[in-house]
Amino acid sequence: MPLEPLSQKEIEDRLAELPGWSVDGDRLSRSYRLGTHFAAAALVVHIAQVQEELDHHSDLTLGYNTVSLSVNTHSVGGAVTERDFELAQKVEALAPGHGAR
Ligand SMILES: C[C@H](O)[C@H](O)[C@H]1CNC2=NC(N)=NC(=O)C2=N1
Repeated sequence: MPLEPLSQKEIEDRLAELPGWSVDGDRLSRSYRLGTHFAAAALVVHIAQVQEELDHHSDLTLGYNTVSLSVNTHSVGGAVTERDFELAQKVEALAPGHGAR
């Protein structure tokens, strides 16, 4: 199936399964808080590894003890697609192991 922008209803259904994530305009986003700056940096590296594996890349921002991601799909003109939610689910699965909340 070719990649297509998700409808508003599809986005709402997927967001209901992903507490902490939101869609603002045409981007899927979430921020995490960690215990230390170094823990936050380690989470960034882990997310970067997953993004390389998926060949799908968020804008990923490291703060003092925060990590923020914002993603959409460039190849459909910058809309939210299934690929963005796939990345979000993978990040959700690994973040607790870093103590992220
Ligand atoms: C050639 C390569 O597969 C593409 O450029 C990938 C890489 N990472 C990407 N990341 C995101 N967020 N959207 C894309 O459409 C995208 N496309």
